[in-house]
Amino acid sequence: MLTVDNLKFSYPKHSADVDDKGTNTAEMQFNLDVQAGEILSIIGPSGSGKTTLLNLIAGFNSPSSGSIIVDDVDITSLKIHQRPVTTVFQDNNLFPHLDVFTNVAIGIQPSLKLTQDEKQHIHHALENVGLADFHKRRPKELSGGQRQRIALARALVRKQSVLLLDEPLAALGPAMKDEIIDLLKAMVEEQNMAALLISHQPTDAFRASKRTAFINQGKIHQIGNTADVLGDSADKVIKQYLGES
Ligand SMILES: Nc1ncnc2c1ncn2[C@@H]1O[C@H](COP(=O)(O)OP(=O)(O)OP(=O)(O)O)[C@@H](O)[C@H]1O
Repeated sequence: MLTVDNLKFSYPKHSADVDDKGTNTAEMQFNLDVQAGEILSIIGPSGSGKTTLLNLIAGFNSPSSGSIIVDDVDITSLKIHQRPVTTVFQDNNLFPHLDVFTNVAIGIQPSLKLTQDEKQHIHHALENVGLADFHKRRPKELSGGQRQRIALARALVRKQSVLLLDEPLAALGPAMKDEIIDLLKAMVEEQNMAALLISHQPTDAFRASKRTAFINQGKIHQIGNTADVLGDSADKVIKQYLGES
């Protein structure tokens, strides 16, 4: 389970946004929790702080105060590589010169000196994402959806408690998206991970998540049942984002 408790992040304002009082820093503040086995969707306008939230959890950004707790352990001051966290990005970050098997292997053993168990584990992960027969291919010989599935396999073998997904669906068509979301849900449940999924499409949140957090201007504007947050009863701010006001 992941708990983000009163996590604050200060950053320099753009010069155009500096107010009359001359305040030149802005602050974000986040509170949320994600259960093991749950995907919490993160939705919100461009620049609202979605990626910053993920960067704070992964350790790419440092908070000014607050804490990040994973499975009862405070990880707030741990280094990036010490955190029980895996991140999957939109552009999947596969190495173009390495085959699929090696791209996944790097997730568990960057030196690539693999034990027999680890090799089996990688084959199992490739089976799980339906790409067992593709292990010798290079990323350029795969479709966008297949590449994204390889990135998920690499995340899967790392067996970390927290999975951060920064718009991994953005480049996929509707059918492929649904397929990847269903795969993600199965993975997250099987491995009991706490996952955060950034998306710009409310339909993705409805398919992926029982709960959704709407972020606005560096704060959690609303968190709750996806249908309550993004459905007919959504408030004015969210409706405006959804283009319905
Ligand atoms: N380290 C930093 N230094 C300065 N400004 C930062 C830093 N990190 C984030 N910001 C600012 O925080 C704001 C939110 O950025 P962020 O990337 O989190 O938005 P987002 O909601 O993910 O947007 P998008 O949907 O466009 O990806 C932006 O104004 C950005 O410039």
